[in-house]
Amino acid sequence: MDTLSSAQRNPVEVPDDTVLQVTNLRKTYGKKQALDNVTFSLQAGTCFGFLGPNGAGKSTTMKILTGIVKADSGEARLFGQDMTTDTERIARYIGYVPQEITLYEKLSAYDNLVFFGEAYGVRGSELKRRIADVLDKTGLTDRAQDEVQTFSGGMKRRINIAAALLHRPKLLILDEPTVGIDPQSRNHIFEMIRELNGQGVTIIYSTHYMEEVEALCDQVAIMDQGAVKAIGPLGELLERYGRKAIYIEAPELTAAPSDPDVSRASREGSGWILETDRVGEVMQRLLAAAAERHWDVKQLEVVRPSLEQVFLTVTGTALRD
Ligand SMILES: Nc1ncnc2c1ncn2[C@@H]1O[C@H](COP(=O)(O)OP(=O)(O)OP(=O)(O)O)[C@@H](O)[C@H]1O
Repeated sequence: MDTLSSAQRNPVEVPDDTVLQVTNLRKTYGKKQALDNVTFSLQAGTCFGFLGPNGAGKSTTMKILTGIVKADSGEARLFGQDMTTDTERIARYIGYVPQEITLYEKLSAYDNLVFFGEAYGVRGSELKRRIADVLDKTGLTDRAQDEVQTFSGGMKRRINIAAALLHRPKLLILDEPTVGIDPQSRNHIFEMIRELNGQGVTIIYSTHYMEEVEALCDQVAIMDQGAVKAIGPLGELLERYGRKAIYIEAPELTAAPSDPDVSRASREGSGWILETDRVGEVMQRLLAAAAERHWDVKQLEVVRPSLEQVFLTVTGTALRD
């Protein structure tokens, strides 16, 4: 008779490739509504950018997902399991990197990793192998025996991320991991995230830096005042909410060139931004006009939609630090 392996006897229940389903999460602190019906779902292997200004509700959402904060109502399911009641069972699938550094300053980086690894039940030679692996990923192997209190903020952050990886989570949640760190650490963190995501780890990456979302994420949620204002693949959001426009600069253009398909013209630098849904046609007419009227065109280009404009469109305000 065939014997069943442990994995066959205790399969992880994965209904489809939905890793996380969050439905109608609400949370108030006193009179402050921190979350108002937050709903989203994540497919396996997504790198999900959680974008919003300070106070938008990103940390509260993440803390609910990790069981640190309890929602007033709503539901979160990881691999189909209720995250609010099965907290301990769920914990082994999640790696959480909070905004605050949670390391022992007087212990070495290595001993910190031993502590966190053992807390997740990893031990012995397996733990040693995994520590060597995460140290290599963070680029801090040669500092392993140094006390954490001698590290820069960026190095501490990298060790903090390493600590969240020792139990090999399937979902990694990072809460603003690059705030106030040096560019070298930021690059290391980006490389780590890309590598983990490439290995199939689903990532939730919270930030208020648009360019980080553009560089790392394939899915984006824009959060403001406790609500998800827009959500979807990055390209789709840019297409749907981003401004389509042409920039033209020529000394002869003291006023914006008129065109029936330009919905709005505005001065930018020494040129003009012409907003239009018909970029191709307007561009052709501008080229023809420039040739006919002998404009000395310094610059003529299509303006790429940016996440900044998407944010402005969906929230009505610019995203500031
Ligand atoms: N423990 C708490 N007690 C009272 N109010 C809180 C608490 N935690 C968060 N809030 C409030 O809830 C709202 C959402 O905060 P949250 O920290 O989730 O936002 P965030 O998007 O993560 O912002 P940040 O980038 O500053 O971390 C804010 O108005 C915040 O002041």
